[in-house]
Amino acid sequence: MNDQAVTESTRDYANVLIGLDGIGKTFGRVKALADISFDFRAGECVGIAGHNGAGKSTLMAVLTGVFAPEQGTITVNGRPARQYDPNAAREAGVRCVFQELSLCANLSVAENMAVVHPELRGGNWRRRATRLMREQLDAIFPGHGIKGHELIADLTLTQRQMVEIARAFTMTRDPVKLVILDEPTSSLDAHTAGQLLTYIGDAGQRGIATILISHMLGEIAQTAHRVLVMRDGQVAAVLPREAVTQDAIIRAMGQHVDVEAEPSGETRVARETVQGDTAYHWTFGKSRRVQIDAPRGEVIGFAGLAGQGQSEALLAVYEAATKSRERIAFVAGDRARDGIFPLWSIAQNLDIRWLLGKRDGDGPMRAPTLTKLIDRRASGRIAETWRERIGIRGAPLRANILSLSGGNQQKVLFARALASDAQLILMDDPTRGVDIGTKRDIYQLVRNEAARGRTFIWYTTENDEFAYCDRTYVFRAGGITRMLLAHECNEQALLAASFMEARA
Ligand SMILES: Nc1ncnc2c1ncn2[C@@H]1O[C@H](COP(=O)(O)OP(=O)(O)OP(=O)(O)O)[C@@H](O)[C@H]1O
Repeated sequence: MNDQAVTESTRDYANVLIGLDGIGKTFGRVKALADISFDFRAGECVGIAGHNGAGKSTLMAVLTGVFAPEQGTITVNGRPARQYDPNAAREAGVRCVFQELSLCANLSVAENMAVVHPELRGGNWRRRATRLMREQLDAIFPGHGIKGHELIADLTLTQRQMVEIARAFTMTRDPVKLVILDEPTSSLDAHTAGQLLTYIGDAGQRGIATILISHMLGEIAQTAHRVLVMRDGQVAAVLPREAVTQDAIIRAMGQHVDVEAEPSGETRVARETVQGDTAYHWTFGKSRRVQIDAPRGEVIGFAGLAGQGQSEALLAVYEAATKSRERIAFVAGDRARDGIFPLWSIAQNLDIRWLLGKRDGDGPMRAPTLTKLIDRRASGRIAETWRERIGIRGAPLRANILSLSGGNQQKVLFARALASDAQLILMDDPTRGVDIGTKRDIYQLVRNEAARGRTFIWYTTENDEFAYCDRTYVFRAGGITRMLLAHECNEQALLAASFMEARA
């Protein structure tokens, strides 16, 4: 299909809330956006897809008035905006759920509501804020389990994502006309993500437009009325509803991914029993309910609905393995809080493990000395090798880590673990925000490294990823309901085990 023809045929100026015409934005020498024209219409869900660094978040920062574009015009309800800043965006009814969540960790859920909704002042504001938040959470995520007085810092990443989404949709005196959702399901399990997608449809019926940015292309194909595909800061295609398939999106993104190329568990030899000295065994939790066997050289999945004890189990494995002096690396799930060093460069973020000193073969860790704290040349070589290998793009290695797009930051964390000498690698949703092409490369890397004897423990909220695991433990309420071997691990079995009672 001719992409340009698709773009023209779908141009319709009725009900246009926000119009973009020829928008351009640069960061130094990086052209983040070039000549972007697009109309966002009332009640419509627009999916936005594109490789990591394609310019999606930058475009959203323009729509929310955070970045002023250097070229182009923005129209609101058909009229060119003279000064389109965050206030103008708020008055136009634009709300945003950011990829790096924007909640204040040291405030409660209700207090975070009051921060963005100025009318929540005066007597009883706390009670009103709590009520509004709970009503909105009930509407989007029935059974969410959030009370409203909790500190954000005490919530799981999934719960924080739910609060941020509910806050953006909450009706106050400020209008809600266009809600931008930047990777809103990256920490939600399939069940909770489904609740959100249903709600997006309902909101559309009430005239609320949404923008769904996601690397989970199935979600976009299922939900969006039109899909804007971006490539290198430009519009690569605008696909109307009838042309939206995962394949069409991937083709427009310019990525070469065989969507059917998922491995079949049946091709791997399933090992029912685990041999003593070749395996890790861990037992922990209340009444020692969590028992995990991880043969060396295997990829072990942690599955189940989000927040059922998987992250806690990863931490317990980390503690146990550290005590027994295993060489271990951890890819943190909450990138902004636990993963990156925001004041450091990309290279420093990647080679931080060198600060811990190096091992001689299997011997003890050599303590770093003041004079030889870091072997700069060697660490530079490693950073360069991994930048190439995993495709970290967008800025030179010496640039600050925050100048990378979210997905590229995630690749740095992954490279940090793989570049280390760790034999046991724990991963808390490591492909959050990573584009589909890079994901496939990462899956291949994990399988290759496992074949070389490394063991991976992999918690993910994406059920597709268990196809790459040798055995998968399904969690429910802090315990394990089932262990599925590769050939038994399919969507149906995962779903059934996710809702089973955990073994006492
Ligand atoms: N604050 C910044 N300083 C310098 N460069 C930046 C900054 N923010 C973004 N960029 C660059 O602009 C380009 C577009 O980044 P953007 O975050 O918009 O991509 P994205 O499509 O949202 O990617 P992802 O899918 O990884 O989130 C990238 O090359 C990125 O490195």
